[in-house]
Amino acid sequence: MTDAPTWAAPCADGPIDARVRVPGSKSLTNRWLVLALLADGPSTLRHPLRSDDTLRMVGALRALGAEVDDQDPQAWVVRPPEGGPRGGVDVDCGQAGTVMRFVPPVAALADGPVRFDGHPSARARPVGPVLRALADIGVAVRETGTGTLPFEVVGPLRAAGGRTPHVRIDASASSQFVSALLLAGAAYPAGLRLEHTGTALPSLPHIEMTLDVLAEVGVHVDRPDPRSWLVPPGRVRAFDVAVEPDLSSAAPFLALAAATGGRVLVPGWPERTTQPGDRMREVLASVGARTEATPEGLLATGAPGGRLSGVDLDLAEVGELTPVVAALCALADSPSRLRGVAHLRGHETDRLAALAAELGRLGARAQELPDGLAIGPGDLVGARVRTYHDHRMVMFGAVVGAVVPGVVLEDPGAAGKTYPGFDLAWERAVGPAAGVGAG
Ligand SMILES: O=C(O)C1=C[C@@H](OP(=O)(O)O)[C@@H](O)[C@H](O)C1
Ligand SMILES: C=C(OP(=O)(O)O)C(=O)O
Repeated sequence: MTDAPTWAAPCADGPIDARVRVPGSKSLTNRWLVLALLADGPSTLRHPLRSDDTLRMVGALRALGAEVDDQDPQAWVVRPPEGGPRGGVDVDCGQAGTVMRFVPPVAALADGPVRFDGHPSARARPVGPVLRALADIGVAVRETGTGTLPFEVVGPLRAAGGRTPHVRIDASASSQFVSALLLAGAAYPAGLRLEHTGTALPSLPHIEMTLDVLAEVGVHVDRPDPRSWLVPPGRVRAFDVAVEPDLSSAAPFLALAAATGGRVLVPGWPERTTQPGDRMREVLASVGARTEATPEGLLATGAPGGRLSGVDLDLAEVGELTPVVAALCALADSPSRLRGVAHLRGHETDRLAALAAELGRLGARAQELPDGLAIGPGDLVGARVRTYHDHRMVMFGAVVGAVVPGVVLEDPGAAGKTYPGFDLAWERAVGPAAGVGAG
């Protein structure tokens, strides 16, 4: 138990009928910010996400010498540093995987050392393959831990006789290792060839997202073979883009429709997207709910009475949806198995252990598997749920609490990593809670 504030998650007294506009995508906002730092002129991000993760990225850009004007919440303007990124600075990654992985390859271009650290929980998250890749191309890396924060990247990277460096990494622990090196590759003197040598590569849509945003700024990545990417050296074009809503932040609201047999409309759902949250449409179909793309947005409709069936799903491509999907599994009337997500042990917390523990506390039958979770129906009871400083554990607890009376979440503010004010948005959708209190 902690003495952090708690939140009594509101319980729905019938089918929900809500319209919920969610904030911008974390993954897109932070990719665009990195590219804005490397771009050949000022860039504009419209409807960016303002959250802990994106403000950490803004902090990193400023430390490296960029000007970021974030006064207008609808349009941030980034002016890249003249003469390239600046060294001799510190970057606080907070808990953001995208900052601790995406910024070091950019820091390799700085004219001096860049020191990285972050939230104590972030010190357990793997970054080693990115650091070793930088070392392989001649950038000095000073590590205190073993492939984890804190560490120091000492640029600048020098051209190695015009040859394109070929780096081999095992990205089975995080797709972000690949995205990180691809995002910076075009700014390297001879580009970069990257090869994934490990077994499974998780979160493939997030790598597609990286290739997509790179193409939009004029960087076209080749695929010499299915395990490799070749980034040609070249300029990163300045841009003016609109950031899509965060579909993984929409996931708990869609789940709310399914769990209460109600309807939730999420406006602004993109027609085409690389965000893994779009796969919630398939997840909802598999538990017995429906979604429909309407001119106004995506409409999710639950089965009568909020009836949910158990599922057997491989979530390797959409790992960040696991906590919300696990909540639906706990509410289902038959057993479920979630597979392909061993790498969640290196997320904001060990999410498999956290979910198994909290599902158990709520009365579900939950068992941690080597690569996922087995979740069986149980007599669910209200309980005080720990959230482990993990935004998606708050979303998990909120979904269960919408159906099971008496769920109280520790530290609802943890949602601010990607969704500041999540608890208030949830209360508006579900109904008033008993309030946020202490203890
Ligand atoms: O590139 C990105 O923006 C992300 C990639 C994924 O990371 P992993 O591949 O480490 O799961 C995802 O889970 C994370 O929330 C965001
Ligand atoms: C794993 C996540 O975040 P990060 O970008 O910090 O890896 C997540 O948002 O679920």
